[in-house]
Amino acid sequence: MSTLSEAYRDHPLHLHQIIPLDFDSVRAVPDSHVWPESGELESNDHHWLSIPTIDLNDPDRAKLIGHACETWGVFQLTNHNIPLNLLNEVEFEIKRLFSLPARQKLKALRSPGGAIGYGIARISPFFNKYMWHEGFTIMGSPVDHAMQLWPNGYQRFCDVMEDYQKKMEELATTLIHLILQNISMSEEETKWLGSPGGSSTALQLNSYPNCPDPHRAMGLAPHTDTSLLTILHQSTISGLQIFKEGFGWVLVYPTNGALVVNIGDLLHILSNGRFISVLHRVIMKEPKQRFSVAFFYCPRTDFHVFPLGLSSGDEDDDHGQVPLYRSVSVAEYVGIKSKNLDKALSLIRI
Ligand SMILES: O=C(O)CCC(=O)C(=O)O
Ligand SMILES: [Fe+2]
Repeated sequence: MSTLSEAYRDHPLHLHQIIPLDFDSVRAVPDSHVWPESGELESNDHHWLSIPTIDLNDPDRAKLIGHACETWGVFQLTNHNIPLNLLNEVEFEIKRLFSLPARQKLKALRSPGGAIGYGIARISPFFNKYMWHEGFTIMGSPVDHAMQLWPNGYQRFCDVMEDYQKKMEELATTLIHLILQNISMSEEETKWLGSPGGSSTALQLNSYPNCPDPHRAMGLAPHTDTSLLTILHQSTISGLQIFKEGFGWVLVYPTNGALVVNIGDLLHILSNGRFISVLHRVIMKEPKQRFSVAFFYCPRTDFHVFPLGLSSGDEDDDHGQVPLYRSVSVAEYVGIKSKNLDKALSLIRI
């Protein structure tokens, strides 16, 4: 079976598309990182709107989640059973990683054809300005890179990240089952779910360093995630915004202990466009370093994604009876997205 890592290998980058700025050494935002339109970033923020919050213990959770996926493409999740001390440990390890000196972090630099390790956001080549961001991508055990970073102190980092990925995968499987209850499907169509080796996942650690001029910088440019769904833990510093059709950018307020769940392109395809693959970005809102950790959950890379639960009959409910997207393997879609970013969905539209 090919892996997500291999799916990225066909799209090598140049070093200037991988090495982040040494943020500690700059006193002003360099021209390469000034976003012309970012003066307006704050003003179109709808403070009175907020995304739904769903309690995983709510007896109506499947319906509530389905509705949130249809109307927002994102929600905050409480009572998710991820221990608070694990979230705190993850945050501690992220801080330990990103506070290393720049030359040390470069020892874990992502390779030009690789997917894992330290570097700038993968979406960077699509924008003519750089982002105020550095990231570290993990798929499975991060031990090889962690040994480069801390020759004598890598074990704790590895244990915490592996434990977190395991718990995230369980939670993601639970959520997908609940979400798919909203689409009528045959057993055959869902049997891949939760089966051993049935998924490919990645953990993305994000750091948005303290910025000398936050209003002129962009944390992470607007994008949708490729995943089926993404589970995000954000620190107490705000900055994440989602785009709500008809309103504009809406801030996702950090809520203590809650996780942010957002739909990605693959679930948008599976649901025949019913669930929103939500456009989101990170702005530099507070004069403090912000951290987040995103867990991306996808089916295995040779799995073919196509609209599910379409009935061939002539029922009254005509929602999505006609497939809007062609079948595409996860590996192929990762490739299309790597080359086309926001045009990727339209390229597989029938
Ligand atoms: O930092 C955040 O809040 C969002 C991160 C994100 O969108 C991503 O890693 O894809
Ligand atoms: Fe994202």
